[in-house]
Order: sequence, then structure tokens, then C-alpha cells
Amino acid sequence: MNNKAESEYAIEVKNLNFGYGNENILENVNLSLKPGSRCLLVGANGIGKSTLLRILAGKRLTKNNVKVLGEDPFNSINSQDITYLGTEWATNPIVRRDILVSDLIKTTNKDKYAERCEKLLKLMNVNLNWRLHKVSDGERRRVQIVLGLINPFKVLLLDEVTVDLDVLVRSSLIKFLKEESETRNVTIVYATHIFDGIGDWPTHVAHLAEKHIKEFYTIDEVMNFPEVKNQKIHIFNSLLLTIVEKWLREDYQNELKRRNENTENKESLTKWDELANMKKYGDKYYNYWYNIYDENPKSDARIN
Ligand SMILES: Nc1ncnc2c1ncn2[C@@H]1O[C@H](COP(=O)(O)OP(=O)(O)OP(=O)(O)O)[C@@H](O)[C@H]1O
Repeated sequence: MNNKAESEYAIEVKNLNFGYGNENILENVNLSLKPGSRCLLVGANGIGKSTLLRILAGKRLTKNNVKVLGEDPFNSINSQDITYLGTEWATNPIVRRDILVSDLIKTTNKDKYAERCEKLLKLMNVNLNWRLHKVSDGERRRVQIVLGLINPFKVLLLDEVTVDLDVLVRSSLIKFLKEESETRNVTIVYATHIFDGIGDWPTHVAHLAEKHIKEFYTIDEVMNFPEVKNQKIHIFNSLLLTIVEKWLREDYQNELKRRNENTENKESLTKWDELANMKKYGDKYYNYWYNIYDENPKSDARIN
């Protein structure tokens, strides 16, 4: 008998509260993603992105507020359909020992998915003769990604695992994941702070702030933001960077207000304004790309 609740969503989070101690890190989190979605999860450091991804991966018990592929991921019997790639693996001392990559690959489903394995090894440019204690951080990360992706997942949760990849490998991976979602209708949630080269990748953007998903948009909705339309930004990368910068600037300012409300030792607004004031850089960045790609540049601004 199939006990799975029928749902049109691959990922469904309803009114989720979660904390490690007395205080909630996440409060009233709601997120619904249909199969085939590629969702960027953005938010300030320490806001709870990894926590949410780990909950979706079934690594944390919740009160039945989370369904992945129709099941509570913590008790899922189909956990092989959910792949989580986090930062922990590459920093684990065990994978810094003298282990031959080909021996590691043998521990996976490589024979069942031989063609996929071959493709991933090529894509991530991984050498089967590498020994893990002698490779660089980025190479170790590439091995992790190959191992993680050999199994054809239905839901992939990526937590900042692309930071130490070189530009070429990162772009090949991003392209591969887009193809996977388009051809196999798989769902991907990708938490990252780096938007270079992924501007045209997501179908959705979710902004985690103040303990919940404060903003959730399809990429078409983002394209219709007035500031995007008015400024005629048509380069996806600078678009996402500009939008997310604006959100995070507001988050930092709200955080400052909250702190000042709760403390008698008021912090200096100037210091926090400086921290949060990334706009100057954002404008230059925007103008720079605008000038390069616009046929009729209207500004002389350049990145100094
Ligand atoms: N195992 C844990 N025990 C207690 N607190 C934790 C634990 N893991 C994370 N936290 C706290 O939960 C909060 C959210 O952490 P989390 O790692 O989810 O944030 P994040 O948004 O992924 O941050 P970053 O962008 O810096 O990776 C932080 O305040 C962190 O200190």
C-alpha cells in the first residue's frame, strides 16, 4: 500500500518552527516547490539556510511540518531519492586520509549507473588515481560532488558546495544540474552567496530573513520588479546580485534596529550603515555591466 500523501509539490514546508535550544532559528517557515523547480536560497550568514536544507534532507526531526516527495524526510523509506551535498564532507578528517578515488567510487552505485558515473567524472574532471590526502580542497570537493550525484536523485539540496570550484567546473556543474531538472523533472534547492554565472539558472528565488521565507519569487516576477525594469538591467548576473544585495542590506538594517530596541548600549548607526552599505559597489557593478552590454551606454561608470 502506498502511504504517501498525494501532493503536487516535491517540497512542501508548512509553518515550520525549529531551534537548536530554547530559541527558534526558524519560525513559521513556508515553502512549496513543484517538481522541476530550481530554487536559489539566499540570506545573510547565520540566518538558517543550512539548517533548513538539513531538515529537508531528513537530518533533523520536525513535527511533521515538512514533506519531501510526499513524505516526512526524517522517516522516509525513499531517502535515496534525496541527495544532500553540504560543506561538512570535505572538512571531515576521514576524507583527508590516503584513499584512492577509484576505491571510493567503488563504494557507490557506479555499476548500476555506469554511464552517468563516466559523465560526471568527465564533467568534474576527476582523476581516478588521485589520493585524497594529496589533492587540493577544490579537487576534494569535485570528488564529493561526483560521489553525491552518481545516484539519480529526485531532490537535490546543495549547501554552498560550489564555492571552491574553479569557474569552468562550476559552470559545467550548473549546466548539468539545469539539464537534470529539465530532462528528469528533479527539484533542486541551492543555498549560495555567489551569484556569478548562475543568473539564468534558477526558476525561483527564496529569501530567508527574520526566521522565515520573507520573499519568494519566480524568476519571471524578479524580471518584472520596477527597479529591474526601470534600470533596464538585462544581465541576469548583475540583476540577481543587485536584488539580493538590496534584500540583505535591509536585513542588516532591520537587525540593527532590533538590537537597538533591545539594548541600552545603542550601537553606532554609522558602523552598521557602513557594513550594510554595499550599494556603492552594487551601482558600480551594475553600471559596469550595463556599459558593456548596452548598445547605447548612458553612463561612464567603471569598476575602480
Ligand atoms: N548544531 C547546532 N547547534 C546549535 N546552533 C546551531 C547549530 N548549527 C547551527 N546553529 C546556529 O543556527 C543558526 C543558523 O545557522 P545556519 O548554519 O543554518 O545558517 P546559514 O544561513 O547556513 O549561515 P551561513 O550563510 O553562514 O552558512 C546560527 O546562529 C548557528 O550558530
